[in-house]
Amino acid sequence: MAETAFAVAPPAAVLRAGRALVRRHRGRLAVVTATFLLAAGCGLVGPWAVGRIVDEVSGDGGVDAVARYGVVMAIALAGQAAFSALAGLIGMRTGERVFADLRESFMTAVTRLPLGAVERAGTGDLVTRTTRDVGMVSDTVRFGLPQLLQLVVTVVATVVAAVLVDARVSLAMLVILLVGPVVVWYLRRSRPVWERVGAAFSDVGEDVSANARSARDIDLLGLDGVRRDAVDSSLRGLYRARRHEVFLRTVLIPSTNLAFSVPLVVTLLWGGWLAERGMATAGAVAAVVLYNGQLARPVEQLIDWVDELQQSWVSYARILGVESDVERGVAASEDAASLQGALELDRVTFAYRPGEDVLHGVSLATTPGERLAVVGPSGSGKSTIARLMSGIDRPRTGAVRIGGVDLAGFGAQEVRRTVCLVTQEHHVFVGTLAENLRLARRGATDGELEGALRAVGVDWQGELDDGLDTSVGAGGLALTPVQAQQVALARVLLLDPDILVLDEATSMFDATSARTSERAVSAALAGRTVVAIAHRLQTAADADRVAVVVDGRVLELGSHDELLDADGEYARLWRAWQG
Ligand SMILES: Nc1ncnc2c1ncn2[C@@H]1O[C@H](COP(=O)(O)OP(=O)(O)OP(=O)(O)O)[C@@H](O)[C@H]1O
Repeated sequence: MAETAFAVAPPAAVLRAGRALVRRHRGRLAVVTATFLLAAGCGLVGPWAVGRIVDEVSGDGGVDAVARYGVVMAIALAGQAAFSALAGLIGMRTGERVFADLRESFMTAVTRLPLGAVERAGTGDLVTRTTRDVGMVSDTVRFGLPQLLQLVVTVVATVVAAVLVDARVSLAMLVILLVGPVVVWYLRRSRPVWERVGAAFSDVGEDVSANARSARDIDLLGLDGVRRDAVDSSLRGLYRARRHEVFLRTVLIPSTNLAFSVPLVVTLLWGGWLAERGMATAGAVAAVVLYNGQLARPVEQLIDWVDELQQSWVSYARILGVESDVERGVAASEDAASLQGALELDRVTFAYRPGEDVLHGVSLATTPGERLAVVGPSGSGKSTIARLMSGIDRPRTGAVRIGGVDLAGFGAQEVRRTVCLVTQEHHVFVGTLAENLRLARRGATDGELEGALRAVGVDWQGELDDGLDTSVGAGGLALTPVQAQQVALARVLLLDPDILVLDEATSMFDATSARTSERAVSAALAGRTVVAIAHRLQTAADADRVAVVVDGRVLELGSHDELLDADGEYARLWRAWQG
């Protein structure tokens, strides 16, 4: 499993979350349990009545006892059917509610995940957790929870009924406990195996999604063999984990099967021995034997569900692990409203890999409303600075502040309300052009949408058949990369953030339209701070100040003219650019 995969919550955290979930729904769970109890109670009348019939018939009771107890049994059976159906219904509804609660908090967490964490863990891991793990927990909560309640209630009530009929005969039922060590043996070993299975599924998911993402490169570079080997290798990992799982089950299943037939035989022998010595009636033995028979199916199902619970436990731990990544990102969230003012990097260091700093004590402060350009050679750390400024990554040491407040105390969501990062990667969502734009401002009028498009230089909108209502994205009109970048920029104008960080946001534009668009965006965001990672030095010339970054350090800082006068790195870059 990748070192950077999402966390898996420790057992104590899973227990805590599970207990909180049960506490939140305790009222409903109590009603379900009570209804199952009534159903189980009705189900216990049958063996008791058979026992009574045996005793009455073998004693001096008449045959009319059969009819009397027959009626009692019929009423009890009808009661059992009615209560079971009712309990099943309430149980399913409760399961759905518990699952909805769980899914909601998970989906909230997923949308709040720090982007850096998603990038490091890979989308495959996240997709596996969102689909397979959520599905696993869903089945357990929706179907397993009501059934588990029913089974536990049935088993307990059956044992109690048998003991009430004849405690001595019921002693033979203790033989079923022989299955205990096998179940404990299984449970001890199966959780790590389920964890391995979950991680192996994530690895397969990651490899498959990487192949889908990079299909073009794989094809162009003829890497299909290498990538197939990678998928084969992760599938082999999954196969090994599942083989281990199958081995554990081959021990558990025959042992549990044996454990159900043995107590039945032992009860018969033990009960017969007691009856022969007048220490139990034949009716009591018959009732306890029948209770024993009734116990086999629920106990078997219970063991099945315990196994399922084990798998769900692991899946739940993986789901909670994603939530803990969000909590780690958010730390102690402060009031986001206080995020206003100058953006400042203070002696910031950052490493993508431990021990390999790519920023070495960068200090850089903007003033509100300033346009700051960051220039430098490829790989010098400009994009990394943009990611730190927008709170995607956190500095290793040093601080990123807005208006003097450290961003470390805020989640990505809060930071996003103040700082917006636009890169060269844009996504066009399936929907209309208007819907794509309204993602940024829900209530924007058509006039505002058109204004934003005009400001970023869109002149193609009039050619669309349905104007703003034209369907774009997969299955609709395919926007060119330039058009997609323009839509992304228009979205930013509608978002109207206090601080805008542009990292190659106009990389697809030609030099003239890039300059026009950047100026239009700056004009539209007058009074806002704009930090532009500039690959075209023309952008730098238009900025209020320019920071020159080389090898992860700010080498020069000043206005375009000042830096040209200083005749340093910037002047050299500028001359090269002009040339
Ligand atoms: N995800 C990553 N994992 C590991 N190293 C990275 C990652 N992203 C960037 N780096 C490294 O960090 C250093 C700074 O990269 P960065 O992308 O910030 O530079 P840049 O100045 O924006 O480059 P460019 O102009 O080519 O976009 C480079 O050495 C790069 O190889």
